Amino acid sequence: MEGESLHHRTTGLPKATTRIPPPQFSSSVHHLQEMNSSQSNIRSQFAPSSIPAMNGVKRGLPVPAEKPETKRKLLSESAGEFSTKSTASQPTSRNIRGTALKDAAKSNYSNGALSSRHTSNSSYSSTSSHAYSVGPGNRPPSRSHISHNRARSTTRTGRPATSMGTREEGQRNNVSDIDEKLGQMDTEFQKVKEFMAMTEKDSAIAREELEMLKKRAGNLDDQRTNLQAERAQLMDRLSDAERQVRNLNIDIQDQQRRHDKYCEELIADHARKIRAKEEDYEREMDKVVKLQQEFEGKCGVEAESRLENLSYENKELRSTLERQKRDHEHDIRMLHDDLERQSRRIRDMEENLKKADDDQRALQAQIEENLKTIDRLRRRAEDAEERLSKDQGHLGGQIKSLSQLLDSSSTRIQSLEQESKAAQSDFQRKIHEIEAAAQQKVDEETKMLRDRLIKEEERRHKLFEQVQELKGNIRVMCRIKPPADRENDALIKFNPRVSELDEDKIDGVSIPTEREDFREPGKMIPGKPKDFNFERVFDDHCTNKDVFDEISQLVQSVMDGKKVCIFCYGQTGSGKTFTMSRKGDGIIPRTQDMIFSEVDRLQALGWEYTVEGGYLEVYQDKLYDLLASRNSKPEPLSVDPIGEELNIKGHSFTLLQEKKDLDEMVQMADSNRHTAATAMNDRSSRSHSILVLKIRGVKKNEEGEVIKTRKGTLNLIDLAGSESPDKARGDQIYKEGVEINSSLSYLRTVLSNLGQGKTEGVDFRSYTLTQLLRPSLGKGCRTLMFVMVSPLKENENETIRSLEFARDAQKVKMGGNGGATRTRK
Ligand SMILES: Nc1ncnc2c1ncn2[C@@H]1O[C@H](COP(=O)(O)OP(=O)(O)OP(=O)(O)O)[C@@H](O)[C@H]1O
Repeated sequence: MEGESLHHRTTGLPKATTRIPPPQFSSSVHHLQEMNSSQSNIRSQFAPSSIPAMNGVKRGLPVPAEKPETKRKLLSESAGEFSTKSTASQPTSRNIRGTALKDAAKSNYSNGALSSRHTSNSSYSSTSSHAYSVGPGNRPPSRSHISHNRARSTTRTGRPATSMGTREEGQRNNVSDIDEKLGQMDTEFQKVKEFMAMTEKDSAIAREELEMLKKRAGNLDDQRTNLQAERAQLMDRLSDAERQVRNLNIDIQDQQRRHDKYCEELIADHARKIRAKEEDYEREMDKVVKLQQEFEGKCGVEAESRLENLSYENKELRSTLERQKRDHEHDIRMLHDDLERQSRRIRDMEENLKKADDDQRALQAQIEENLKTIDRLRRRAEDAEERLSKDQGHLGGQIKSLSQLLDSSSTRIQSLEQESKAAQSDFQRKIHEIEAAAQQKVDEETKMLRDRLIKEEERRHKLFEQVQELKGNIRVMCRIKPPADRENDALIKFNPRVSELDEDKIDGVSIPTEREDFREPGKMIPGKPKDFNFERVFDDHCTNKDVFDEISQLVQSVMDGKKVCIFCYGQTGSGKTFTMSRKGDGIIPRTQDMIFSEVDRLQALGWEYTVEGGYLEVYQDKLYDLLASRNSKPEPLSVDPIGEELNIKGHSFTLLQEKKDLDEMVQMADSNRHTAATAMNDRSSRSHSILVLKIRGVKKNEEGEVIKTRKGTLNLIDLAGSESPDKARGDQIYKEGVEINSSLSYLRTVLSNLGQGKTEGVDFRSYTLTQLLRPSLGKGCRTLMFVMVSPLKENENETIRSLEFARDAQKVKMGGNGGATRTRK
């Protein structure tokens, strides 16, 4: 069951289980079931069992107007795109949130519409009491009060068994049924609250997702703007490059034209010059031919001289011509050089042109590349734009669906809140009604139980009185101290006798004796064993708890207004203090616990108790207050010899409001006693210590008038060691021993007189101890004497003396009011 509820918590869904509401709360439970059924429907829209596994965020988004198959396809496609984009930038948490959203959305999809949430009949009993809101703090105080009383009553021990227990049990069962139902309602309301918290969480996730998608849309917008800016930059660069190419082409063409023109001009000039030279040469040659012809015509000296002249001229002309030819060749060479230079320049220019062509081609290629890039970028931009618009479409769709989902979630939350509020107030009302009814019932039952309890208490009181009277007013029990060394100590043979009434208990011992055989003096033969029968004998295996269990009824009777004395009598070291005062364990500490828990228990039955206490010591027949300061020498006190109550002149009892006060009082007395013991050589063994508790109970009616009172007194007395005075131990100790013995022997006389029914005329005044105990030893008072004995053979005489003392004290008159006398042997 624990595991199941855990599972529900992790999936955010209640698991339907069946629970049958208890009949007396059928109307409220029916209401719970109605509400839980509707909640169950709401939750079933989110049921993971109806959601196929999905990977992307978008897959889960509802597409309202399309068929499921188409929707699923579109969603899965878009989920693919979106998840590719989103996985890089979105962390895993987005997917987690997306899944929650997806689940929610898918749940919507699988259920059709939100309006269908009230149509499911799925059982919802496991959460059928979600709306209960009353916590433990709102429980009616009387229930805890009652349970407190019950708890307290169970701690009591040894009370007589009655038929009341069975009927009380039935009533308790009813009360606990109501408690259980209220508890169930609490649990169920807690579950409704959990469910609401879960729905709010879902809606918060949806809102978060919406925010994220909006952010994503903003990012895509930014990306688009960046791409557009990049594209514009690239277009600018492209047009710059085109412009440069155009200018470069124009430059190249200009240069080409200029170069061609220059070459043409150079060649034409050169040709013109060559033609002019050739014409000059032809003209000179014509002159030579004419002169040759003239010479040949004239043929004389003159002709010869003329010829010589002409030869000379001809030489001159030749050398001129040669020179001219050289010049001309030089010019031609120069022209050639020039031509070469020009050719080189042209080549350079051609190279430049080629380079420019290459550059142009590279530029062209770059332009083409750029164009391609631009194209690509354009396409990318277009793609991005397209995607963006698609995304915008999707996002729009998503945002729309999310908004719708958010709206519907908000509406649902609102309606759930309203429903919850209504249910809560309804449940509050119902719980108030149930509480009021339960309270009334509890009150009635409490009153009835209380009345019955009071009657039972009175019956118990009477029966208890009868039992106590049957047991006798002076009761004696014996306790045998365990030996310190069981193996090696020489021990008294006690020969225990098992009680006829209870086989687990011992109520007598038989100590074997020896006597001298009168026929053969000096020879010891078995004598008549000394038999001692008491109400109970605690052997050396018994504990302080066993002791208190046996006597707790006497403490109880103090609460009933009885006067009770419990003595511990015995020789020094026999275990009186161990039995009476051992810390946390002895009769005194256990009595403290019991009294204050009884005060609480009886308060529930209308009793108000006050407890007063005093701790006194009788040393050398003088009374001292053990609570008085030990800074100065304590002054002896004197007991008021008359009156039914114990009054000590100049001494007042301390009001003990709680157990702690009694603890402190006992501690203080112990410490003072210890101080005195150290100062006065173990005085504690030679003084009687008495814890007096005065317990007053008052019962009032509804008008506040006192209708009953109880006045009980409990004396818990640790008597001084009872051994015979021993002169060998010194005068002081001998004197103390005599004094102790006298007072104890007088106590025995008093007890013996009381035991014989002599309630009148018993003189208590002779000793302080009996004076002190007088108010608690009269008619109707109860006295219990513990006789503590040593198990050691060496103490046998003291042990037998103590047992004989106790046997004498035990001779009681039954009933204490003049009834039949019973003497125990
Ligand atoms: N039932 C017991 N079980 C174990 N030890 C015990 C028991 N009774 C007494 N003792 C031990 O014996 C010793 C003496 O006991 P205790 O002081 O009670 O004797 P007493 O009778 O009070 O002596 P006194 O008269 O000197 O006060 C203590 O050490 C105590 O612890």
